Amino acid sequence: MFLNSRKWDPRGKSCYVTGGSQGLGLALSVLLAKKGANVTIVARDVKKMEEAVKLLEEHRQEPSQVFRYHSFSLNSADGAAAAVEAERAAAGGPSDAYFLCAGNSKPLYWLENTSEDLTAGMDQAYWVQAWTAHAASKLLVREKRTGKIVFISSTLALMSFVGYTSYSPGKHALKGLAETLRSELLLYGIDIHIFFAPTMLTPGYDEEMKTKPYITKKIEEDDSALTSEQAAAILFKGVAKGHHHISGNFITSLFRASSRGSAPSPNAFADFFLDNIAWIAIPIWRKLTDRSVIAHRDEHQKYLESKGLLG
Ligand SMILES: NC(=O)C1=CN([C@@H]2O[C@H](COP(=O)(O)OP(=O)(O)OC[C@H]3O[C@@H](n4cnc5c(N)ncnc54)[C@H](OP(=O)(O)O)[C@@H]3O)[C@@H](O)[C@H]2O)C=CC1
Ligand SMILES: CCCCCCCCCCCCCCCC(=O)[C@@H](N)CO
Repeated sequence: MFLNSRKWDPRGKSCYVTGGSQGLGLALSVLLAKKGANVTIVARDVKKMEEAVKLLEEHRQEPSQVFRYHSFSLNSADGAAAAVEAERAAAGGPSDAYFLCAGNSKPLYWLENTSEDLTAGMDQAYWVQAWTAHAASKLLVREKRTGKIVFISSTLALMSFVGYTSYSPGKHALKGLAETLRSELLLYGIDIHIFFAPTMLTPGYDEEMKTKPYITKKIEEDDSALTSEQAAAILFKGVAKGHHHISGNFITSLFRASSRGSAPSPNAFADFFLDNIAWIAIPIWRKLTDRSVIAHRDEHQKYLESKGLLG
């Protein structure tokens, strides 16, 4: 609270945005460009990044701003380190802020997941961000620079329900990593933020809807979805204010306020009230949700049969 009394301004700063070619990462890149930052996008598909950089050009504020991209697969230690190094070489030093938006999810029933689905789930929820955080921290410390690392987690790091076995554990793990790093990287003056995103209407969301179990879709109907632009604005505001935990909507704030662990609160007074509301509302929600899951048993049994999962 006292360490961050001044707002962070990205003007003239270098921002590294993983997953910046679409969805939340692209909306955030545009927002940073509009605020006068240099923006580097990192993802795999070059075509999408070329389009993204063209879009950033449309929002250029200063002739000196630099927009570029690097194509790397970030879910391995080597890929993430090579990407951070490619940007260091291009910029002549580390970035000022690393926004880790890359990731996706493939919701399925627990029994439907192959072992590959489950390991890919951890790679695409956790490692795809953790490896960049590791490489970026090492670079910042080596170059004696301070900076920011911003993780993109999910409401599903604070609660979970049927369908998210391959994804929710990795997003929970990011919360643990962020909380540990918030403490440890005080040693180097590196700030850590984590955004708990609610449902966001993005290309990734359209993709996950293809495998999402019916009951999971039903439960999620109560969430208030954000556009990528709305989510990027909320994320940016939280980072600018120096908040460690940033929640995307009211529902997420209820779960955040009631499970904050040793993390600093963005607003301790508001959290007192949110925690009280959560104490009453969450058990009611859970009872109703458990009831719909149980009511879905017969239909689910037929689904398992149709998939040949009953032998
Ligand atoms: N949409 C939602 O409802 C929610 C999303 N989230 C999280 O928010 C973040 C952004 O989500 P969203 O905008 O929907 O995602 P999208 O799927 O729309 O975009 C994902 C971006 O990440 C890149 N990416 C994915 N995997 C890798 C990889 N292994 N290496 C390099 N780049 C990769 C993609 O590009 P390319 O494929 O070309 O590499 C793309 O730029 C994700 O971490 C997601 O888990 C959290 C809560 C809700
Ligand atoms: C009082 C309590 C009321 C609670 C109502 C809860 C309603 C459900 C919340 C669903 C949240 C899921 C958001 C994240 C989705 C996500 O991360 C995926 N789309 C993966 O990309």
